[in-house]
Amino acid sequence: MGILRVDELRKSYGAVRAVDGMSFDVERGELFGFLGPNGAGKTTTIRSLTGQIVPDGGTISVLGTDPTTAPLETRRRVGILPEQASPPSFLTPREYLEFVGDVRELDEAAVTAGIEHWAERLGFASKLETLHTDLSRGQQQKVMIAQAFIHEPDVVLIDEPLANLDPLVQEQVKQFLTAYAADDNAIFVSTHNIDVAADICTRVGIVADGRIVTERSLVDETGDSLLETFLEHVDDANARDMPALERTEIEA
Ligand SMILES: Nc1ncnc2c1ncn2[C@@H]1O[C@H](COP(=O)(O)OP(=O)(O)OP(=O)(O)O)[C@@H](O)[C@H]1O
Repeated sequence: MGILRVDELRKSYGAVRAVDGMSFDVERGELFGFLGPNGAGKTTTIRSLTGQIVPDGGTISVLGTDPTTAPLETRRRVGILPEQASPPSFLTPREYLEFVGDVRELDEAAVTAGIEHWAERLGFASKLETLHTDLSRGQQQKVMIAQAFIHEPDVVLIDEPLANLDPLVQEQVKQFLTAYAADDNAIFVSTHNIDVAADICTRVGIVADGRIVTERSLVDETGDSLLETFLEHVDDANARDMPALERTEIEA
């Protein structure tokens, strides 16, 4: 059984059916790509998974918790990296990550060790005492990645993981996400960029009109890439005008 399970999820805003019969499962070890064009219902689904909005129908299970009825329990268990989120401008990375540790009720010594570990691993150790307002957008994004992982969650939900990162850092983050998922965890990545999904995901679900219209594994049983087959499938879907997915590399 999946550690992330969504069944027949529905959510409307007035007459707009943002999510309309969304169903999928994610297992341990998977880096699942939630791939779809603007307005397909990705953010609404992530917000439902994290208990930020209450769906109109369907069921969700995140590590056995129900974010609809017990959102605090779900948020305690998962890591969340929202799109376009920035750390507070008036704090340093160390102060902010200590604050996150407090909110998550982590052991103080573990937080101190965790800050050093993640800053080293993501390459912002020399900036730990610098106010966020004086960090580049990419450096701030690394701090946001660290806050999502600092409690070593079994599941991490990420909206557009590589936005604002330069190509070198994108490469480091891709390798890090791949290794983290492979270590018996699961990562759920929402993106509208095929190249990002194709690069890092083990499986993708293509979202259109509020539901998954097709699902593809990107590696076969022997671990070999099925990327070419997938891209042919996407080109074919685009040719049939569903759904229009972006094929450009995102800007550094
Ligand atoms: N708070 C809201 N009020 C009204 N309509 C909304 C609201 N949030 C989303 N919608 C609508 O619901 C649909 C799905 O939006 P959603 O943000 O979930 O899509 P998305 O796949 O995340 O898009 P993007 O890639 O652009 O972020 C869209 O038509 C959007 O306009």
